[in-house]
Amino acid sequence: MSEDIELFKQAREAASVAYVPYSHFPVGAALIAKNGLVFQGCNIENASFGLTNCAERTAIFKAVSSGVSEFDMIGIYGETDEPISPCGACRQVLTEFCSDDMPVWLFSKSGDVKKTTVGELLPYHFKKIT
Ligand SMILES: O=c1ccn([C@H]2C[C@H](O)[C@@H](CO)O2)c(=O)[nH]1
Ligand SMILES: [Zn+2]
Repeated sequence: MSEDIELFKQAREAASVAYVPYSHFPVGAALIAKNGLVFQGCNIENASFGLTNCAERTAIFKAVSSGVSEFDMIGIYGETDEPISPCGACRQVLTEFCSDDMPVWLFSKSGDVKKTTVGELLPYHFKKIT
């Protein structure tokens, strides 16, 4: 099976446990670590809407809090007609842990694919102060 089909399935599976009583818009992310582990994330909403955590950040935070912070790629699935596109907050969080050339695969519900990179999604981004 090609890598993007496997990634699509893992991201779609992640969306199946999304907690979305307010938007009814499930999103899933599958983050592939350099060590081969897969971290799946879903969006988790809250009655106080601004506290919602997107699928992408859930996946990253699961990985980092498991001691894994080096990644090869991420796939993001949304129940959309066009491939989903991550929000600004998630783009900034991705730049913290992923190289600018890391592939980001965006999937629609029918499996349409767009392949981009972390750097393309957020050019000239804020970097850690050194
Ligand atoms: O890339 C995205 C875009 C949106 N959402 C979530 C946030 C909220 O729960 C719902 C509607 O915005 O989708 C994500 O998880 N990832
Ligand atoms: Zn987001």
